[in-house]
Amino acid sequence: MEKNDPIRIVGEEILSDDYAPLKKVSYEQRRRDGSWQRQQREVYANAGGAAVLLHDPTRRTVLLTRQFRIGARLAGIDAFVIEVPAGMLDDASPDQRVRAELCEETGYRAKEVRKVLAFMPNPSSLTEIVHCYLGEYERGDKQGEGGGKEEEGEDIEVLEIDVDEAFRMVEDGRIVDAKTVILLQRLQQELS
Ligand SMILES: Nc1nc2c(ncn2[C@@H]2O[C@H](COP(=O)(O)OP(=O)(O)O[C@H]3O[C@H](CO)[C@@H](O)[C@H](O)[C@@H]3O)[C@@H](O)[C@H]2O)c(=O)[nH]1
Ligand SMILES: [Mg+2]
Repeated sequence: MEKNDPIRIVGEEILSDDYAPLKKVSYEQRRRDGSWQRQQREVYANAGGAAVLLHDPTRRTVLLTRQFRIGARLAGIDAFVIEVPAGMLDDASPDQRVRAELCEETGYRAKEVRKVLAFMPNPSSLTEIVHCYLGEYERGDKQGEGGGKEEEGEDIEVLEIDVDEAFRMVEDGRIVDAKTVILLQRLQQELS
C-alpha cells in the first residue's frame, strides 16, 4: 500500500470458491474532504481473458462465434450470444491464449494478430481484464472444425458474417457482447 493511498483494505471474506472466488471485501476510503468511510463490496475474482477479431479483406467477412451464455439467459435476452473468439487466460499469456482459443473455437490458425487495447468489463464487481486483438485471415487458414471443447461443455457455432452486416448488428443490438462491440467498432474505425 502506498503511503498516501486513499484506500485501506480491512478485510476479505470468501463467500464461495467453486470455479473462481467470490469475495466480500471491506475497505475504508478517504473521501476528498479527508474523512474515512467504510464500505463493503462483493467482487468476483475471475481470470482475465483474451479476445480476437479476424477480418478477411478479400471476402469482406469477419469470423465470429455463437454460443449459449447463462448470464444472458438470466438477463432475459437471446442467450445464444454472438461473440468474437475468446477465452480465459488461466496461466498463459494473452498472446498465447488468444491463438489457442481461436483454434479451439473456430478451427482457424492465426497468421498474425496485434493487440489493440485492453478493457475491464466491470471494474466494480469483477477483477477481469480482457486483452483484445485484431488480425486478418483467409479461407486457407482453416485447420479444423472448431466448436470448442465438448468435455468442458462448449458447443460453439462458427459464423462468417459480411463485415458491414456485422457493423449493422452492433448498431441494431443483435450484437451486445462488450468485447465484440469494442473490437467491431475498432475495426470499423480502422477501415474508414
Ligand atoms: N465448471 C465450470 N466451468 C466453467 C465455469 N465458468 C466457465 N467455465 C468453463 O471455462 C471455460 C471457459 O471458456 P473460455 O473460452 O476459456 O472462456 P470464455 O467464457 O469464452 O471467456 C471469454 O468471454 C467471456 C465473456 O465475455 C469473458 O469474460 C472472458 O474474458 C473471455 O473473453 C469453458 O469451458 C467453461 O465451461 C464455471 O463456473 N464452472
Ligand atoms: Mg470462449
